[in-house]
Amino acid sequence: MEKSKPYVILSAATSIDGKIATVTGDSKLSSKLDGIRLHKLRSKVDAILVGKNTVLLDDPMLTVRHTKGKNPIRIVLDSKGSISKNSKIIQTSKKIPTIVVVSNKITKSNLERLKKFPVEIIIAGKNSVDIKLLLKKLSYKKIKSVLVEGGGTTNWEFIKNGLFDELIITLSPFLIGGKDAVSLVEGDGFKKITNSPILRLKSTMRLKNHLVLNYVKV
Ligand SMILES: NC(=O)C1=CN([C@@H]2O[C@H](COP(=O)(O)OP(=O)(O)OC[C@H]3O[C@@H](n4cnc5c(N)ncnc54)[C@H](O)[C@@H]3O)[C@@H](O)[C@H]2O)C=CC1
Ligand SMILES: Nc1nc(O)c(N)c(N[C@@H]2O[C@H](COP(=O)(O)O)[C@@H](O)[C@H]2O)n1
Repeated sequence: MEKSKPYVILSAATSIDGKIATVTGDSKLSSKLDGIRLHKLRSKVDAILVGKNTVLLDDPMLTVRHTKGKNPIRIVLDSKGSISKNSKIIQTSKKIPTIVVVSNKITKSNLERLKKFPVEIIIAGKNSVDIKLLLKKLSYKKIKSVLVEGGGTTNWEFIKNGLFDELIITLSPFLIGGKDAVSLVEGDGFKKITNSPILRLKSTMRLKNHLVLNYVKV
């Protein structure tokens, strides 16, 4: 029987004070060694998923480059379908399978614009992307594992409904501060600690001054 959702790993590099980017959007927190570890992980999953702001601010490739291995399918949450044609993801989507996930809120003109790009479009949700429904749709497509690479708003959407299985954080030796700098988890947050998912520390790995923490959801 098909599982109702793929195995979901949340992954990010944070500063010691829990930020994933500065207030100006600088997010280069990982080290070269950590990059190699991350790319090995990327090569083992079926898909990598990010939110629209991460595409806008980082213009990422989301490919496997620092090790040998296959590129996963790239998935972008983009309710209104506003991803730029000039983004690296769209520019390389002929060669690397890419899915843009929109909601029913998308305008006809934005949908028509998206259809011209070599991407698959999935519609899931009324106003913003319904993560539970999306995971179900990805399961139907035989996507068995998804690496969620942020940002903070996207992380919250997975965390608030317990829709993840594992969390891998690279604690980087920086202190960023700033109330408007992006945190690992954005959104409304939980009102009580008891509402938080409970995590078990599965392993730790020191990479010079970076510390990779691997938690599983209990
Ligand atoms: N250090 C790290 O490991 C990483 C850092 N970043 C940083 O995070 C920042 C971006 O984070 P955020 O602003 O929080 O945005 P985000 O990257 O999580 O994107 C959020 C946007 O995605 C779209 N979206 C549609 N449906 C959604 C849904 N159901 N859930 C969530 N998003 C949905 C919406 O337009 C929403 O505003 C950037 O500065 C980036 O550099 C991003 C990834 C990893
Ligand atoms: N693990 C990790 N460490 C960092 O320091 C990061 N900034 C990120 N960010 C994620 O990786 C994306 C960049 O991917 P490419 O190198 O362009 O393939 C970035 O957009 C975030 O999703 N992750």
